[in-house]
Amino acid sequence: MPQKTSAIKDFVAGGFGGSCTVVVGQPLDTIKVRLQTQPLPAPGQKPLYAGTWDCALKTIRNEGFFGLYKGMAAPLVGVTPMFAVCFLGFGIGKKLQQTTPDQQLTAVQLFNAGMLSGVFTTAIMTPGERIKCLLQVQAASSGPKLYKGPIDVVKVLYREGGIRSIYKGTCATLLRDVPASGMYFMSYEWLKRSMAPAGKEGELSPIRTVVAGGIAGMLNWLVAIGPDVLKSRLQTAPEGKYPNGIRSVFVEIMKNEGPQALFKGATPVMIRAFPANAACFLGYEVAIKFLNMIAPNL
Ligand SMILES: CC(=O)O[C@H](CC(=O)[O-])C[N+](C)(C)C
Repeated sequence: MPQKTSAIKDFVAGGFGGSCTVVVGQPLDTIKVRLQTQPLPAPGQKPLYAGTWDCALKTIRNEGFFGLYKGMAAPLVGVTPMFAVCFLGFGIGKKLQQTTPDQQLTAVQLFNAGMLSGVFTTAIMTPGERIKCLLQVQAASSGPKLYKGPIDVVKVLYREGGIRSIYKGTCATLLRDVPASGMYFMSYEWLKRSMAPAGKEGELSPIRTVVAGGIAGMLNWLVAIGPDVLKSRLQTAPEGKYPNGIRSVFVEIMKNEGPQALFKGATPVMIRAFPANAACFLGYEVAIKFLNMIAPNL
């Protein structure tokens, strides 16, 4: 029988799953943002990074292994509550569509619940991504350092453009995360269900969780990668560069680089997606099991 969900448990376990995601996925996230935002080379010049491997090697050579963990404080502080809200939103989305607490939802209903979770997370995701991307890009540039750390980014952005500047990229984040979250939760639940032997759907299986979580993470990014490139460019651009937001970014990319640029960073994204999201769902399921054990009636 499916486990009855509780908003508090979803929130706490989701937060724990989120911190597992950051620890496992941060190095490849740094490489992704650096590849997506590296300056276009002058004619006849080589790009700063030839690809994923080259970017990893150059980062480790110039900044040490922990260069790959640059900007991790912001995601840890931001991603943990973001995933807490994400799993809470998914739980609420499921409850809104259930007529009885243990009713099994269809794939479309799971997709809808996932999309609701994407709307919930945008309030935390947008500033978190803005801070993270600015720090990741600054660490890669040889120019003057504008920000000392995440708090300083918030102070500088607030001084220059108020809350509006901190929330730059909200539409791009919604465009990325609403459909991607639908895909994420629908595929996870569906895969977990279809891999479970009959009658054992509610049992925790680390292998099934890792496989379903990893594949769900990759499917999430298959939907999210294009809007993610637009979002990273917009959030790291100087003020006023894109007067019409993501529409201006899109037009510029099509004109100068072509549609293939919308897949920039896809290799590190996909390499990261499996382990990071396997860790997330495993962390979530273990935490839920633990919470059910210590507080069965919560
Ligand atoms: C963009 C993002 O954070 O995607 C999450 C998966 C990941 O790889 O971090 C999924 N979700 C948007 C549902 C939080």
